[in-house]
Amino acid sequence: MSGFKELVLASHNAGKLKELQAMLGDAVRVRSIGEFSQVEPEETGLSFVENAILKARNAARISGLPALADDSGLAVDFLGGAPGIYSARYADGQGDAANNAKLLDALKDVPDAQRGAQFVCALALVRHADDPLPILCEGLWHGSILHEARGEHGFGYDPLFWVPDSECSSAEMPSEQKNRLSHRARAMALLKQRLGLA
Ligand SMILES: O=P(O)(O)OP(=O)(O)OP(=O)(O)OC[C@H]1O[C@@H](n2cnc3c(O)ncnc32)[C@H](O)[C@@H]1O
Ligand SMILES: [Mg+2]
Repeated sequence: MSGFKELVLASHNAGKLKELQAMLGDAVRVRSIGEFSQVEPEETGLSFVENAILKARNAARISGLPALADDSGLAVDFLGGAPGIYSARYADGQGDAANNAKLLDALKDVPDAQRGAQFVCALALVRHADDPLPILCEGLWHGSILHEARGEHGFGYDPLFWVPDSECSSAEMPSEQKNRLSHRARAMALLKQRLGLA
């Protein structure tokens, strides 16, 4: 990426890492935060952007490299935007399957017209741990929540996320398609533009 020979990706989520790496391509040599630490920082922010900055600073501090972090989640209209920034912790840290089961239960009797939702992604890039001007880009992906899981690709809430334009769930898409359309893809496209790579 322009000006960066090497970059650390500040995520401990294997699904995210795979997508971010595919989107970055050969633009920059990418290292994973797992090479430096297994300890995940506490996500104390009240917004996606705050948490992305916090994770990027932490990774830059630990690695001594420029760092790119992704804070993302699912905002469900009927639930007033929940689970939102708490998406990973929705079922108290019991993982993706428990998160999905809890979401289906919360929307049990909710009709299709009220099942709108969006995936949200905030990317933060810091040049060093104390960077006073992080580069921030966001992306949204609109869809709705299915009544049962569909598809095996992706991760997290993908099996429950219906993409109307594609007429399939985001877990039914091949990764190349998700990586063109998703909230993360949109945020990454903005980041590349911002860095003069698009
Ligand atoms: O913080 P890091 O280490 O990056 O990993 P994480 O999994 O904890 O990531 P977040 O804190 O940003 O929480 C994101 C949550 O939203 C879900 N999520 C985000 N993007 C998604 C996507 O593209 N498909 C499905 N679920 C997604 C994901 O499964 C998590 O539960
Ligand atoms: Mg997290």
